[in-house]
Amino acid sequence: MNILEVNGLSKKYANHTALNNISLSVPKQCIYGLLGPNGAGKTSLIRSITQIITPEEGEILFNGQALTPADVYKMGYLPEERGLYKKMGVAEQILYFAQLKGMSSKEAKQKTKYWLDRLELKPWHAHNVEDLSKGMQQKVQFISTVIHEPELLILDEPFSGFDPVNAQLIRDEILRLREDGATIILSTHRMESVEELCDRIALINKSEKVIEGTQLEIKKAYRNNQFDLLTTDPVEIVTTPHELIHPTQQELYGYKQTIRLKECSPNQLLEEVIKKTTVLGIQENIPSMHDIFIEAVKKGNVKELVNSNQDA
Ligand SMILES: Nc1ncnc2c1ncn2[C@@H]1O[C@H](COP(=O)(O)OP(=O)(O)OP(=O)(O)O)[C@@H](O)[C@H]1O
Repeated sequence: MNILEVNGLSKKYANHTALNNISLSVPKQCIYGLLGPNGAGKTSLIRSITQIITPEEGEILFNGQALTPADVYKMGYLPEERGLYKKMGVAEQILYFAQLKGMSSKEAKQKTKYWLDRLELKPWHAHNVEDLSKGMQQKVQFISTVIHEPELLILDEPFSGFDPVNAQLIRDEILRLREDGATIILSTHRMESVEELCDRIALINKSEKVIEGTQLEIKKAYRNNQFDLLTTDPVEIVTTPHELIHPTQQELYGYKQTIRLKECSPNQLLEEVIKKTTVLGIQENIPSMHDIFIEAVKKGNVKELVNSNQDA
């Protein structure tokens, strides 16, 4: 079941097309990575989903029904440009946002207490937001986004401003929120977070969706037959058709070279190499999401994905 379906969405600002016929489906309880270079249209898409802007064309379905204003209460949006009232107290501010999202005063107070404790902000509850460090302010904003237990969370660069320890804390909270049933749309330029967290990914480039799939589907499509070969002695590959990507380098335990095999299997490579030396290891170099992003966006190399259910 998809919590969100976007069909043929288009949005223009004056003469600029920010979204061009975008369609995507976000399954319930997944972490869905929304990626794209600056200016690709991600924020415009998020603002359409959260009904801040109205697209000219297309439809958005939430839990299978056309989006209504009331659905905003079931969403939590952490915008990239944070918006806290600096002169307001920490707890007071969280309570305010919670009640704005429809929580009763009693429930909002309980949850505020719970979250302040959970994110180690309890000693700061009576302080004004302006007294807090940037990271602590980010935590307040995060709590304000999740306090009403939204079905759909949209987090734009949720790790920005956090030190590694607090980034880990937020990462764990995101995973826990998914465990508890929430669906998360995560927009970030941090590819390591994408690799670590996202079940599905959509890549938007120049206002269009260019790739959508699971990490496995995307990585399978971008596999390029590259292997690291580790041997006890330097070895020149002669008969196996290949391209040398990184020439032989001495490593701690042997000699490593990176090659791309041309229309042959690693077995063929091994047959040649074991006649010459001892193989210590061979490992496929699966492209990282960072590499795939660069390949698709900079080089325009967009590959057809194969659904992993059909090709396990
Ligand atoms: N209110 C607006 N008026 C005019 N143009 C706009 C407006 N909002 C966005 N745009 C333009 O639409 C395009 C898409 O912008 P958008 O903010 O959706 O991109 P983005 O993918 O979120 O980028 P970033 O990663 O930099 O946040 C950009 O070229 C931007 O300049």
